[in-house]
Amino acid sequence: MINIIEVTKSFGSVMAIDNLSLHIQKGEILGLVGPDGAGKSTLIRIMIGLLAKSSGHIDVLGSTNIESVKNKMGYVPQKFSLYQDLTVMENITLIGSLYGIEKQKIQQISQEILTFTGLWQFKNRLAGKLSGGMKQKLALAAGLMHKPAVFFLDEPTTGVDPVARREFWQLLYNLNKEGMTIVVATPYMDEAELCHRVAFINLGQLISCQTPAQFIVAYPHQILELSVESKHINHHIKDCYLLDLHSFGNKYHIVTNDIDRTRTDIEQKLTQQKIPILKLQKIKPSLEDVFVLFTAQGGA
Ligand SMILES: Nc1ncnc2c1ncn2[C@@H]1O[C@H](COP(=O)(O)OP(=O)(O)OP(=O)(O)O)[C@@H](O)[C@H]1O
Repeated sequence: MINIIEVTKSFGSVMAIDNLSLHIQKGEILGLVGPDGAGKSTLIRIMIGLLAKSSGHIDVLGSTNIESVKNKMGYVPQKFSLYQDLTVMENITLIGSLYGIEKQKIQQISQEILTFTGLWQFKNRLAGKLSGGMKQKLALAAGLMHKPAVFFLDEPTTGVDPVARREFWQLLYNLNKEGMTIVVATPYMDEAELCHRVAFINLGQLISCQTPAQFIVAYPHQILELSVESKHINHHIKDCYLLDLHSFGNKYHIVTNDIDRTRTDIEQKLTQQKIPILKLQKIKPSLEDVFVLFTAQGGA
C-alpha cells in the first residue's frame, strides 16, 4: 500500500527523516510513536504529499506521483482548524465542497459520516461550542468526506479525555473493519497497543516496526511494580540493585535483570526506612516500558 525506501528529509541542518524505510500494508492500523521531534509528523506529511522528500523512494497506492492519489488519502492534522463560528454541518459541507464533491452528494455523505461519528444530533451546534472530544470527531469526519482508502491521523486525540479517546478509537476500528488502512501517530502507549503494528521512530530513524506483542516479548529486562504511599521514593531506593526506575502515576516500574535480588533489596531498604509497601510484584512489561528503554538508549 505504501513503500518508503531510504527516505530522507532535511530542513537546513536538521535531518528530520534519516534514511527511513517502511512498508505499510493494506488493511492495517499502523501506529507511529517516538519522542517529540522524532519525525512522525514530517513522515506523515511526506506520505500525503504535503512535503517533498529530500531523497529516497516513496510510492503510495501503487503510484510514485502522490498528487495523483491524493483524493484516495484522508488526513487529520495535529492542529485541525475548524471554523468555530460555523456549525458542525456547515464545517463539513465546506470541506466537502473543497474536495469538489457535488452538492447533493455532500448532503448524503455528511449525514452518513455525522451519524457514524455520533455528531448528527449536534449538526446545528457551532463548532466552537463542541467539547474537545467532539471537535476531534469533527476533524475525523472532515477527513472522511471523500471516503479515502488510507487515512492518516497525526496525534488525533491529544488533550482529549480517556472516554472520548476510547470512542474515537472505536470509530477507527470500525473504519478499519470496512477495509480502510490507517496510519496514526500517537503519544499514548495505550493507543499504540491497539495498533496492529507499531513503528518506533527516534531522531528521524525507524528503530523497529513490529506488533505490540513482539515488542513486549523482545523486552530484555524484567519489571517490578512498586506501590507506596510516599512520593518521591527515588532517593530511598537509589542504592538498591536495579537498572532503572520510572514513575507511572502513583506506581513505580523498577527495571531489573534479577527480580529476586531487587525485590529483597527494596523490601529491606523500605522496611528500614519505615515506608510501608502497598504492592511489590513482577508484572509484564508494557509498551511504555519498551519505549522508555528505546528512548533512553537513543534508539538502539
Ligand atoms: N518546517 C520545518 N522547518 C524546520 N524544521 C522542521 C520543520 N518541520 C519539522 N522540523 C524539525 O524536524 C524534526 C522532526 O519534527 P516532527 O514535527 O516531524 O516531529 P514529531 O515526531 O512529529 O514531533 P511532535 O510529536 O513533537 O510533533 C524536529 O527537529 C523539528 O523541529
